[in-house]
Formats: sequence, structure tokens, C-alpha cells
Amino acid sequence: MIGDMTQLGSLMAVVMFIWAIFRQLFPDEFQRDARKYANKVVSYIYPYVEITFHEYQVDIWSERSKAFASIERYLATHSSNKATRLKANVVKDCETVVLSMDEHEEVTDEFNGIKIWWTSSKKIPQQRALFSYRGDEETRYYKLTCRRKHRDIITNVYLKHVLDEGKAIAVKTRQRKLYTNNKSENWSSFRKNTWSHIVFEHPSTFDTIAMDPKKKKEILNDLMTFSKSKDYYKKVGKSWKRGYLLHGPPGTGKSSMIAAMANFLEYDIYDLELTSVKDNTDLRKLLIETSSKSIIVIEDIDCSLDLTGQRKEKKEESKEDKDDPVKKKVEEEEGKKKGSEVTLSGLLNFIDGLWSACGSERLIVFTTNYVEKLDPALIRRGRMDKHIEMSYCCYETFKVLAMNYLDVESHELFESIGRMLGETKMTPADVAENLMPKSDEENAEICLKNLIKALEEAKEEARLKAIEDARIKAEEEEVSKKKEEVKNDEKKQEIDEKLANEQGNDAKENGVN
Ligand SMILES: Nc1ncnc2c1ncn2[C@@H]1O[C@H](COP(=O)(O)OP(=O)(O)OP(=O)(O)O)[C@@H](O)[C@H]1O
Ligand SMILES: [Mg+2]
Repeated sequence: MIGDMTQLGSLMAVVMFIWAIFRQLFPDEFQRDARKYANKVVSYIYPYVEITFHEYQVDIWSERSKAFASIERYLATHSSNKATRLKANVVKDCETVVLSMDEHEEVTDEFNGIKIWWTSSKKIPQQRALFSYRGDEETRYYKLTCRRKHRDIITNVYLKHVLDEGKAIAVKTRQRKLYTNNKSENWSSFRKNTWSHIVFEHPSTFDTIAMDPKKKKEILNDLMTFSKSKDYYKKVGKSWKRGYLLHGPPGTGKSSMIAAMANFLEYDIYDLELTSVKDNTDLRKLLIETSSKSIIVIEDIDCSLDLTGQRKEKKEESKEDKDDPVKKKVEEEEGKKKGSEVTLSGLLNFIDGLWSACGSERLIVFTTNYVEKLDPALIRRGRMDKHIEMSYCCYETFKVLAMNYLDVESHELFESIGRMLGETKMTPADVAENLMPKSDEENAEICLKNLIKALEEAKEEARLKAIEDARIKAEEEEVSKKKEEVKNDEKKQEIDEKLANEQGNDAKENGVN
């Protein structure tokens, strides 16, 4: 290629020289026609096709081209052995070095037996792009050169391969992010600032999640199948997403489970705070700006909005009610307090409306402590495909926690702990807290004894609470019994009075007769 290029370079120099003399001698119109024909001749002689990919697109935002970034990554993995001058970029908090080819380097690639040349260069813009934020900075570009006869396969197949590989490398090497939505009123129309993010580094994994091993395996299989089912979803005409509902008491591992899912699938997390979203339109905007390979989370969905009753038909308001200034004021105040006009139907559309198909490979996860409070439409299968109950600590759960926190697989105290867990409701969070050594002197046995003590206390507490509950219930029953008796007495008195009246009337009538 270099040899070919040198010959062509000399040829081009001669052409340029002749062109310079030509420009001095002939008028503009003639020059234009001549240029057209010269281009035709050159393209006839030159057996190569060149495609250029610039780092920045010339538009108002001057965004970095995604194609350029993908090519850069692709060439970084495919060129580092061949290019002699490389640039090093450090990613993932200085943990990983990514190499890419330096400027004015050339590397070759091979695809289905076809040779492709890639060169990297940079150029300084001759004129500043109007409204561009990037100003006069030099911009880099990659140039692909291939033989003209391979043009179709290169443009239709090879480039797709390069871009797909580049994207896959990006997913592997990227720092995963935890996003949260900014308040609607703080959004700017000039910048994309609907979501803010930090690097996502949660240590929870499926190894550290304590739950019934059978259930855990089922979830893992479900996630694995989902992540590999792109073609299946396409075949059945469904957008590639899946809904999970995690429900259970506080401290049973719902949030930890979401982090473990994200770590397992290597997805980003979008933690959506519904009360910061003004209305359904803003909710849709947020959805559009989420990326693929992500988990959209709405925690404590039962507390987020009043989603329980909004689907029920609203009572027809009378004209007087609508005009009542006091009622209007109360409604306005309530609206302000709620701070969000997102409705249940807006949320349902968010989950599986037409717009929800704008991304792919996405999980939507809701968590709640009170599953029974939710509108059945929100959690029906198809929207929330998998319901996972995270419950109180059982023996199996405890064994995982003991292994995680104490490195202990078995112990003589395990049996009594297992029995006590069957008798008492204790969350994995509480069990974990008791298992955690509080000082260097606390060994595994002391921690297990601490747990036994806590379980005994919890059992005693539950016993006292049950007695108290029973007492309150008996009192309430007594009160309602008394109320019933009073009611019956009143009714009886009413009937007696009625009878007495009727008898009086009869006597009067008989007297008259
Ligand atoms: N099943 C579990 N496996 C491992 N650790 C757990 C589990 N459940 C709770 N924990 C521990 O308890 C802490 C609290 O758990 P987590 O925040 O996941 O509970 P949650 O169900 O989301 O609670 P909430 O309903 O209050 O949000 C976690 O930091 C974790 O260490
Ligand atoms: Mg939580």
C-alpha cells in the first residue's frame, strides 16, 4: 500500500503542477468544467475508495461522533500490536490503560480476506464553524482506505462489524454509572441535564445476597436468559425489556438485590425519583434519555405518588363544587404538596407504552414494602413480569450471611439459630448487623452468641407485643360489644315507644267509637 501510495503521490504532484499553470491561463467557467473531468479521470485511475470519519460533527452542539469513538476503540484493540506509536488513555479510576493509535499512524486490518488500511490524522479547521462550541481546535479523523471493488462489502458489512465491536468494547471497559433525575424545574433547554450521575461502585453481588438458593438460581437464570434474548424478543414482537417487582419488609435486601443485578449484567442504574418529575411529559423525556443496558429503578413505588386511587373513576363534580373557592384553594394546596402531576396512566405508558420501546435491553424494577397497596394494573404480568418476595431471614439465608460476615460454614450453634429463626421474624439486615464483629476481640462464636441473644430478645419482644395486641383487641371488642348493646337498647326503646304510641292511638280511636 505504501509503495502504491508513493507512485500515486508523484502522479498527483504532476497533476497539481499542471493544474496550477492551467488556473493562470483559463477563465473560471472553463476551470470548473475541467475540474469535473479531472476528478473523473483521477477516480478512474485511483483504484481505492476512501472514507473519512471525523471526531466532531459540524453542528451547534459539536458532539463527539459515536462512530469515531467506536472506531477508536476497535482500532485500539486491533491496532495496538501493529501500530508503533500509541496513545495511552487511563480509564476506570486509573485501573485500566487503553491504548489507541497515535496521529499519522497507519494500520491494516483484514476482513473476510479483504485488506483495509486505517490512518489517523488531524486537521486544523480553516474557518470556524458558525455557533460551534469547539472553536478553532484541531480535530482528529480516521480514514479508511480499501480497493474500489470491495466498496459494497466494506460499507455494508465491515463497517457494521467495526461499529458493533467498538460498542461491545465500550460496554466492557466503561465505568458503570448510577443516575438520578434532576428536578423538572431545574432542567435547562440548552444542556441535557435531566439526569445526574456518579460512578456506580456497589459491592453487592449474587454471592453476597442471602436468600433461598433455589430462588436465587431462578433469578440468575431469568436475568441470563433475558440478556441473551435479543432475537427472541424481536421474533415475538416485544420490546427487549423486563419488569421486576421486589417486595418485602424493610431490610430484606431489595436495594441490595438491584445492585447485584446491575453488577451481574454490567448495566447502569437509573434511580428515578417520581416526586421530582413534574408531569407525564417530563416522565417521557426522562425515559428517552436513558440508555440501553440499564436498570430503571423506582424505589418504594407505593410512597412515590398517590398511584393507588387515580385509576378509579373520579366522582362527577357538581358545578357548585367546581366554583367553590374554598375547595379550589384546598385542591391547589394539595397539588403543591404533591409536587408532581404524574398519573398512574402516565407511569403505565412509561413502562410499556409506545415510547418505552425507544431503548432496548432494559430492566424496570419497582420496590415496595406493601405490595397489596399497589394498583393491580401496575404490577400485572407483562408490566412487572417477575415478582420476587424478599422475606425475613430463614436458615438458608442465615448460612449465606454467616459465610459472608464470619467465614463460617458450619458451627454447633447453627442448629439452635435455625430453630430460633423459625420462631422469630428477623430481617437479614438485623441478622447481618448482629453477625458483624464490633471489635478485634469478637470472634465468630461471640458473634453467633450475640445473634442468639438478639433472637431471644426479639422473641420476647414479639411475645410481649402479641400479649399487648391481644389486650388491645379484647378492649376494642369489649367497646364495640358495649356499643352494640347500647344500639340494641336504643332500638328496643324506639320500638317500645312506637308500640306504646300505636296502642295509645288505638285506645283513642276505640274511645271515640
Ligand atoms: N438478603 C440480604 N442479603 C444480604 N444482605 C442483606 C440482605 N438483606 C439485607 N441485607 C443487608 O442489610 C442492609 C439493608 O438492606 P437493603 O437496603 O437492601 O434492604 P431493603 O429491602 O432495600 O430495605 P428498604 O425496604 O428499607 O429499602 C444492606 O446493606 C445489606 O448489607
Ligand atoms: Mg431499599
